[in-house]
Amino acid sequence: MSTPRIESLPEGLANLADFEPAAQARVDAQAWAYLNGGAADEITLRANRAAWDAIQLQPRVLRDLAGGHTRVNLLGRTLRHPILLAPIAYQRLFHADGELAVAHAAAAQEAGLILSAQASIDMQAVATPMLADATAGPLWFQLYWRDDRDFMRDLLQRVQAAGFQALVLTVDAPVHGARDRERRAGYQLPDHIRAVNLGGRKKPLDLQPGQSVLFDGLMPRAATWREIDWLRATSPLPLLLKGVTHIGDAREALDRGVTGFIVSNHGGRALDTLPPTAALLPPLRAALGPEVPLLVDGGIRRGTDVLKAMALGADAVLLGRPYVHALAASGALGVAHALRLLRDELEIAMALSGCKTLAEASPELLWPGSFPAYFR
Ligand SMILES: Cc1cc2nc3c(=O)[nH]c(=O)nc-3n(C[C@H](O)[C@H](O)[C@H](O)COP(=O)(O)O)c2cc1C
Ligand SMILES: O=C(O)C(=O)c1ccccc1
Repeated sequence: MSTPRIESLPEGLANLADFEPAAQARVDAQAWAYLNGGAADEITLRANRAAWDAIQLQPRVLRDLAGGHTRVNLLGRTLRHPILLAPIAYQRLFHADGELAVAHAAAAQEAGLILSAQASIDMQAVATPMLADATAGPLWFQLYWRDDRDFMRDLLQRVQAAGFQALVLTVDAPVHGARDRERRAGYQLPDHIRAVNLGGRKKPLDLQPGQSVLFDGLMPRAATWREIDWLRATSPLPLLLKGVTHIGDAREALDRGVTGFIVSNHGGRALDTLPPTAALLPPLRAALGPEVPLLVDGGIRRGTDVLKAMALGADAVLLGRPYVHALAASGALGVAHALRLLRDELEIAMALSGCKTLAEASPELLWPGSFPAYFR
C-alpha cells in the first residue's frame, strides 16, 4: 500500500464544512465522538471558532496587487503557503489509508505535515511522498514524552533517519482531558489500529493502595524542563513546543534552546475554559518579538481565518479536524481538495483586503471595533 486509492469526490463541496456530512456517513459514532469532541463543556472548542468569526476585516482598496502571493518563510525555508496539517492520532480510524493518504494530499497541495507520534501508519511510508516532492511543505514529527530515555533516543534517531525536519513536543496534554463525548459514546481504540511507530511496551503503573493514578502514576512520567534540555542535547533537529500559552513558559523555553511554538489549546481537547488561540497569539507575539517562529491552531476553517491569524502575528497555521473529515469523506483526493479550497479562499481574502503578501499582513487589516481589548 504505497499509493493511496483514488476515490471519487462527492458533488458540491464548496468549503471545508461541506465535508462533514459525507464524513459522518462513513465513520462510526464512537470514532466521530473522538474526532469532533472537545474537553468537558467544550467551551474552549467553541471559543476557538467564535474568536476567528468575531474578528472583522478592514480592507484596503485600489492597491496594486500584481505579483502578490501566499509564500511565507518558516525555519529557513520558503513555503508556497502557510498551511500545515496538525498532528492527529490514529487516522486509520477514518480511512483505510490513514496518514498515507494525507501525506500524498499534503505533498500535492504543497502543504506541511506534522505526523502524530500516535500515527497508525509507518513514519517512513508517510515521509516518502512528502520528501519525493520538491514543492511539498515541511515534514515534522510530533512527540509526547515517554519516560524511557533509551526508547526516546531510538525514536529520535528513527525520526531523523526518515527525513523529518523538526520535532514538535506537545506539552499541553500529559494526560487526556475530560472527554465527555468520548465517554458517552463509549469510544475505545479498536485492536487493529495501533501506534505503529511506538514499539516497546509502556511500563505498567505501579500504584500503592490510596495513590492517585494521575499524580502518582502518570504525572511522574511526564516531561518537565529537564526533558526539554535532554531533547535539545540529544537531537540536532529544531524543537517546537505545542501548547505553550504563558509568556513565562515561552521565555524559559527559548532560554533552553527551543526553536519556536505552536500556540494551541489542543483544539479545546485538553483543559477546558482556556482562551481561544486568536486571543493567546497577539500577546505572545508582542512579548517574543518578530523573529521567534509562532504557529497557531484551533478553529481555522476559512481562508479569512488564515489571513486573520497571519495579521495577528502567526508565521503559519495548522489545520486540524477538517482535513480528517475530508479524509473520511474521500481519502487522498478529499484532503487535497480541502487544501485547495482553503488555499483559494486565502488568495481571495488577500486580494479583496488589499494584502499583497502575508509578510505585510498586520493588525491594520483588522477592524479595531470588532474584537475585545485583549486582541490588541
Ligand atoms: C482526533 C484528534 C487527535 C489529535 N491527536 C493529537 C496528537 O496526537 N498530538 C497532538 O499534539 N495533537 C493532537 N490533536 C490536536 C491537534 O493537533 C490540533 O491542535 C487541533 O486539532 C487543532 O484544532 P482544530 O481541530 O480546531 O483545527 C488531535 C486532535 C484531534 C481532533
Ligand atoms: O486526542 C488527542 O487530542 C490526542 O492528542 C491523542 C494523543 C494520544 C493518543 C490519542 C489521541
